[in-house]
Amino acid sequence: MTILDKIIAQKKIEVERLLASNVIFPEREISRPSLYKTLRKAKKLQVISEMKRASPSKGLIAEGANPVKQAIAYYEAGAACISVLTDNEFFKGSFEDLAAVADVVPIALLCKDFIIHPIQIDQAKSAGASVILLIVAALDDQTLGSLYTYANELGLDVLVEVHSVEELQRALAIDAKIIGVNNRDLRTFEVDLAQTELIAEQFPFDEERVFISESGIWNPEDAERAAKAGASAVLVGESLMRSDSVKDALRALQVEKQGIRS
Ligand SMILES: O=C(O)c1ccccc1NCC(=O)[C@H](O)[C@H](O)COP(=O)(O)O
Repeated sequence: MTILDKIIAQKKIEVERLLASNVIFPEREISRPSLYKTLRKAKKLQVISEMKRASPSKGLIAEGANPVKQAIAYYEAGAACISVLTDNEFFKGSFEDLAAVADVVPIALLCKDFIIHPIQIDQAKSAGASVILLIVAALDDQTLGSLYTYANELGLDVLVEVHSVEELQRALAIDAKIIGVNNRDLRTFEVDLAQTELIAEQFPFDEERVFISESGIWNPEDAERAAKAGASAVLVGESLMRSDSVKDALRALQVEKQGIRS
């Protein structure tokens, strides 16, 4: 059983609990800039910065991190979006973290979780997210399509995550507008920025779609590499969580977009 299988098994239990609790998530008015529009119009590579206490591949990263302080530091440094890991079992995050961040920053806010059921989308929206993540590797085509449609109907942006060309084709089949390549193989934990370059070769850079590179971004050279491949943004967790100066580290990643793909 891979770690992704284990996480999905845990999510099924959480979904059952949520459904059984008959909870009705309160409506929360979202007035945040659209991540999609922000990325389309940006002249420089944008940073989606992540609140990440721990991970299956690295264990503890920043156990005592305060999500509010971290989010304010990201916002003040010019992040385009803040990603909050809400999974508790494997990442030591929570929906309380997401709601706390929602209360203090006005930019796009990504609920970073392993979504397999619409009730998790309701929960994400209720906690203040304006963007949700759908991981192609974790979903069959029908569920992927219906969750994507449901999130759009609620007015949420959707980051559709792929790790292979085959998964890219599945993301394009649902007409996903924001597609992220995770440089980390969620089954083996291997991280390789070449994955972004490989998938960029097959990516339809057009007026409609934005391309994001996720994971394993540590320095401006990595950011340059993502930008050269055509990325509009990088999603960065561990390196920013470990940084002594979030401001300097984040700003150094905001390199010029490059080439005909930008
Ligand atoms: O980070 C992990 O170990 C991990 C393991 C299994 C599933 C997902 C995992 N991470 C989620 C992410 O995609 C990253 O948190 C995100 O892209 C930031 O990555 P990084 O900058 O390398 O911390």
